[in-house]
Amino acid sequence: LNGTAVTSPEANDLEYLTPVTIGNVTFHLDFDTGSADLWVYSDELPTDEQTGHAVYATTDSKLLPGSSWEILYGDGSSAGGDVFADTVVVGGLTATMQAVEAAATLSAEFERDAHSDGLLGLAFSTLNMVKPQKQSTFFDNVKSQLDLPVIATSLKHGAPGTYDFGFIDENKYTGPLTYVDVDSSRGYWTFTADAYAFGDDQISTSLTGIADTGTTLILLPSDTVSRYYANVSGAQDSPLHGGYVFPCDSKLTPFTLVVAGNHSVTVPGELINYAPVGSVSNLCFGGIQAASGLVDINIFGDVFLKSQYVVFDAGSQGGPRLGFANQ
Ligand SMILES: O=C(CN1CCCCC1)Nc1ccc2c(c1)OCO2
Repeated sequence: LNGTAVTSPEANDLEYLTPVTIGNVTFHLDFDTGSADLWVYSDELPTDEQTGHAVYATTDSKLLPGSSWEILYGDGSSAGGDVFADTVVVGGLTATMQAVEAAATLSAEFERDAHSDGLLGLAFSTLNMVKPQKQSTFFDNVKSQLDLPVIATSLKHGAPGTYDFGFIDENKYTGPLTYVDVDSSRGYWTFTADAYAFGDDQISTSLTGIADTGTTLILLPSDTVSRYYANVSGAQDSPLHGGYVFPCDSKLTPFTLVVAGNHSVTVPGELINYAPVGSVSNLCFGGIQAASGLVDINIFGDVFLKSQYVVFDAGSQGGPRLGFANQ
């Protein structure tokens, strides 16, 4: 059995939410290949933090005795609580004994998010934050039901896309799929590009980072980022806006990763114009920004992933790998 779930962008493609049924309640979760915990807003939160969200009724649920979770994300946001076992359905696929992590505390970033009802982690289960015993991700729990141990993402700019589980949909991409090996030793979908390019200007330096559906932008080393915006007239690193901004009518340089020898994976300039900074200014915020935060890795987030049909292959032909094709 395979499955497909439709995922829909919030405003400015800030995050993509996908319906997930837990018990008999449907939650809209942020599928995150950068983490490995499935957590939901719950009745253990202060009532005001539950308002407007689907809420997990812990009183009707099967507690995992003695288990708890606490997670800190790269952007500094955090959440925590206790753990239940429940039936979780995504795109027609069912995991009967899925660890569902009920949020009892949320950081301000999540309190401000009026749309997401929680997260569904799709990184490797070694990254799961449940103690005393790590729990498996939804993908690991349904993997044996799938034709192939793969998740394929089709995220789009300003339009619904899909998560395919167990199969690769040839109708969703053009040209060949180019595969690159993944180093899953730190629990992420980590890969290395042999080189990269800003437009026609190739830089023969390798770039290692993670394919992360849970991060909005492309986050790179600050010197690389300043080199990119040197090509964009009127661009400036604005402390006021928290990163590089430029006139909204700027023509942005494409960003290309060179992988698997000589295959180019290109993000068109249009996708690197992330969004206007506000309603009165003609400044736009860049889709490539410096990876400040708590993590010291490069992050190929949604701005990167939107240009591609991406196959997160956990080992259909040996080790884990990522496949890229234009969509
Ligand atoms: O933390 C995340 C992704 N995270 C996914 C779950 C919801 C909250 C955001 N991304 C991220 C990771 C490193 C960063 C960063 C953002 O900003 C600076 O460094």
